[in-house]
Amino acid sequence: MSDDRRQAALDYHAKPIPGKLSVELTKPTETAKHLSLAYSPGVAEPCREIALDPENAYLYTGKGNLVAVVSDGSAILGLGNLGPLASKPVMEGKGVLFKRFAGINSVDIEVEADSPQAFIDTVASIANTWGGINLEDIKAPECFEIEAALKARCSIPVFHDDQHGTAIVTAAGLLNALDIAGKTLATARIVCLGAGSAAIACMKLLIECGAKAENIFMLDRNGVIHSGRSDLNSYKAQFATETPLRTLDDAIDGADVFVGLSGPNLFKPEQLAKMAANPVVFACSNPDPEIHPDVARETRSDVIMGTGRSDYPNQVNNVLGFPFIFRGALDVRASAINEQMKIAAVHALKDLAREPVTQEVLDAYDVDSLEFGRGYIIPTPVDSRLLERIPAAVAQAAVESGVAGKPYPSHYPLKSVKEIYGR
Ligand SMILES: O=C([O-])CC(=O)C(=O)O
Ligand SMILES: [Mg+2]
Repeated sequence: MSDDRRQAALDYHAKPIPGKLSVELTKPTETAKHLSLAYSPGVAEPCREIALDPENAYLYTGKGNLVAVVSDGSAILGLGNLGPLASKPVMEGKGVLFKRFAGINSVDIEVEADSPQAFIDTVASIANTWGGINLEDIKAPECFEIEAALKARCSIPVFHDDQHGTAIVTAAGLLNALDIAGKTLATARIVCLGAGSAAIACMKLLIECGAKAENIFMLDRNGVIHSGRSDLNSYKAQFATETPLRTLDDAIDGADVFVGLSGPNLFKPEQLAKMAANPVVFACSNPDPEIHPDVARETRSDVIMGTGRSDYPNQVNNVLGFPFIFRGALDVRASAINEQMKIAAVHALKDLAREPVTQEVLDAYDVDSLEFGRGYIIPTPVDSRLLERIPAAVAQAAVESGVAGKPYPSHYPLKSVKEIYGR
């Protein structure tokens, strides 16, 4: 990053108030009467009601619109294990996106835990007072055990964003990109660089959406994950293929798709040059992609390129997922975010990209036109129709799959976050 942009990013976080989030009051507090309602003695009444029936927490507290963003800072973006405190800007950032795009209140919780079990116990012991738990930037393989244990112990949605949010957005973008390339997921040869949480969840979801396991080549630091390796944990072993290919150079030859969920600059122009016609390249490492989009386009004019960043076209980033998915899950009081809900989100996202973009989006990106095609395969985060479509699709799937505690909301589809604040 240039010095100017680095300083601008630091200033943005520091001024005029440190951090990016604040807490707002939703009730009047001007008079003694107000205070006697908000606090003692009035506050005792909702306490008694909740003690009688826990469901009353949804009526008298913010629980139903409140998500905890929880991390141990062990895999912050593509920066690595910088610890809980250094993860706070990202976790506050997720809170900004929850609020801005889906009207959801959130608080970031950074946990110092000596073991996955300590992390699980900490989160499980506070979970019940939240509407949902968004796990963020927790390294693999621990994240899998953590998510599974918390799902089993909690009756609210627990969602590891880096796995499922990223997977949903990648699947939607890839279905569209392959369509534009004149190819299909069922026959595409896919190379996935990275074998962490996002990579494993993405490839699993792609298989659910129609990709063939034998066409997927996943690589970790030691190269292609193949059946002859004895150093694989059980999560990676699911992707071991019977193949003589060993390196990225080998695997990329003739590949249709490159999905990067690894680290900066790990995909070389010479490797891109070896891909099949109309290659799809999602270089999703944040903040620095596996290959810079300018370099990719100089190398191949036929490339269909996405990154995780807001400053290049085709942002394949979980921002398009988690705010809207939680919105739908919270509004039907879902007990979980299941596969049906994830697939419904994939299709809602994919289909929205095929509709004409609105003036609001053109203005936000300062462009005259944006049409479904190589430079626009996935909606932009500022598209207010995301709030209309994704929560509706997710809520419907929750109802149909039996995890909803409430019927499909009568106030849906949502038109703007203002409706949510005012509800
Ligand atoms: O925060 C982002 O931009 C996407 C994300 O979850 C990550 O890279 O870990
Ligand atoms: Mg993340």
